[in-house]
Amino acid sequence: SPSLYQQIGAEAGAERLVDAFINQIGNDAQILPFFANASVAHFRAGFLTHMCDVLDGPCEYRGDSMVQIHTGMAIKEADFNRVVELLIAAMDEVGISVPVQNQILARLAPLRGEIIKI
Ligand code: HEM
Repeated sequence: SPSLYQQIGAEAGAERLVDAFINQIGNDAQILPFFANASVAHFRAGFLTHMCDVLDGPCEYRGDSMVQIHTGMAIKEADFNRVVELLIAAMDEVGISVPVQNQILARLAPLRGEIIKI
C-alpha cells in the first residue's frame, strides 16, 4: 500500500505542506517568537527531510535529534498543542484528507516528550 509520504503527494506534496506550515507559523503570535533567531531555509530543509523520513518516504533524517534541537526553548504543552493546530490548518489548506491527517499526527504525537519541557 502507498506510504503516507506518497499519499500526501510525495516531494511536491510535502513541500506544499511544509510551506503552508511555515506560513501558518509566520502568522502566529504565540509561535513565531520561538523562531526569532532561526533560519527559515534551514528549518524548511530539516523539517522536510524529517517529515519525509517519518512518513516512510525515501529520506533519512540525519540532522540533530529532536531533543538537541528543542532543548532550551522552554516549549510548553500549550505551545506544542498550538503547533499541532497550525500543522492541521496547513494540512487542511493543502487538501490532505482527515484520515491521512490523523495518521500523520499519530506519527508525530510520540515526539511530544522529546520537544516539551526541555
Ligand atoms: C511534533 C512536533 C515537532 C517536530 C516534529 C519538530 C521538528 C523539527 C525539526 C525537524 C526541525 C529542524 C531541524 C534541523 O534540521 O535543524 C525543527 C526546528 C525547530 N523547531 Fe521544531 N518540531 C516540533 C515542534 C516544535 C514546537 C512545538 C516548537 C516551538 C513552539 C518548535 C520550534 C522549533 C524551532 C524554533 C526550530 C528552529 C531551530 C533553529 O534552526 O534555530 N518545534 N523542529
